[in-house]
Amino acid sequence: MTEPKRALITGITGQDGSYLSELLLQKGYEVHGIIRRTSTFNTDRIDHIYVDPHNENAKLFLHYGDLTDGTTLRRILEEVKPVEIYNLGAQSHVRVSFDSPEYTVDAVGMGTLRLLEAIRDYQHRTGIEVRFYQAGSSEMFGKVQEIPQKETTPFYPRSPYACAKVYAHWQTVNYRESYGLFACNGILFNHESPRRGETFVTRKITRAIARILAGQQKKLYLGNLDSKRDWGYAKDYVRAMWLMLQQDEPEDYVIATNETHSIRDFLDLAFNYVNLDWHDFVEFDERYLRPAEVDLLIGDPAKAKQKLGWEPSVTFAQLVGLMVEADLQALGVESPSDKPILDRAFIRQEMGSRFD
Ligand SMILES: C[C@H]1O[C@H](OP(=O)(O)OP(=O)(O)OC[C@H]2O[C@@H](n3cnc4c(=O)[nH]c(N)nc43)[C@H](O)[C@@H]2O)[C@@H](O)[C@@H](O)C1=O
Repeated sequence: MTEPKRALITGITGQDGSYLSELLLQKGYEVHGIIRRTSTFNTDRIDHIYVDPHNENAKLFLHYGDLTDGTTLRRILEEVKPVEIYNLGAQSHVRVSFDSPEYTVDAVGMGTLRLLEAIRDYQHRTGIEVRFYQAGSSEMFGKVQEIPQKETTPFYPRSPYACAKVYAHWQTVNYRESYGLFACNGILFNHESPRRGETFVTRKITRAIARILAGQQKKLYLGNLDSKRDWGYAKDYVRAMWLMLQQDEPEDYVIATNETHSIRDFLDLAFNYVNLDWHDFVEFDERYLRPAEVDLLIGDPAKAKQKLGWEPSVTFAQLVGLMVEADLQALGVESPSDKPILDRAFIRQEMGSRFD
């Protein structure tokens, strides 16, 4: 029997890490993830796929480490001997990056460099070819230079997070060009799901709707409602990450839906889905404003479509419906929705995977 391929994921406990782990396990990989030690459990997104490592069927293994700790990264590489590495770990909240810029840049920018350096030495010493995926972000485009944004659009980052992602992007390109590393940058536009962190705007809205209907919340405080984002479904996006590492040549790709919507559009659709009017609940709070905003993001995924055969499978309306339904179900609230616009069969199918 041939050995399974081994993949290593930083950020495995996050939204994307959990979906990517599921995908790789389905494909027969042995999956290793780096987790940070915290005082409370932080593995709820992967608990359903975790099997005790003493069990001979275990295929998912977790290792304590941190992108700010280069020694441990090296040690984990030696131990795991992965052939694919997905760097998804980050302090990924843009607003928070203004409050904690040094930490954000250390984890996102220097963290990527530490990992690349560890890979370079590991590959040189062992002769094992490693394929590296770097989680780039549409935030790197920042202030609008071109619409829609594509691989060749110049970056104009507008936050400490985005500056660090630009640094990590170019380091990844440099390791590809300097050392021949098989390294790809995925420039992913916003991607959401029921597993999205509760403080990102989409999940904040859908969670608030469920709490309002459950009688646990009266108001929803938000910042700028005018910015526009190209929102896709996270499960589609992790498929693109994997595809990038299966190509003959390492390249960079924009992953997006090529549709953009404002926060107001999201509010309209989400509240309307449960027959509520968001104007009755939403209040402004300046604490959610950013010192510099990214006004408009819309990505052109033509290259990914052509070279990877990748396309998004989920519409904006389906995504909103799925997220509202999942939050309602988490609180045990019966869905009041009667909206034919949303594909109920799709929602049922997706909720079965984790939200049964
Ligand atoms: C691709 C990219 O995607 C994400 O970054 P983001 O676009 O900043 O995501 P978000 O959901 O925090 O904000 C979206 C928009 O919504 C506005 N907004 C209004 N009111 C609130 C509010 O109350 N909270 C939040 N969070 N945003 C608000 C906010 O000002 C912004 O214009 C991360 O995954 C990042 O890691 C990443 O790489």
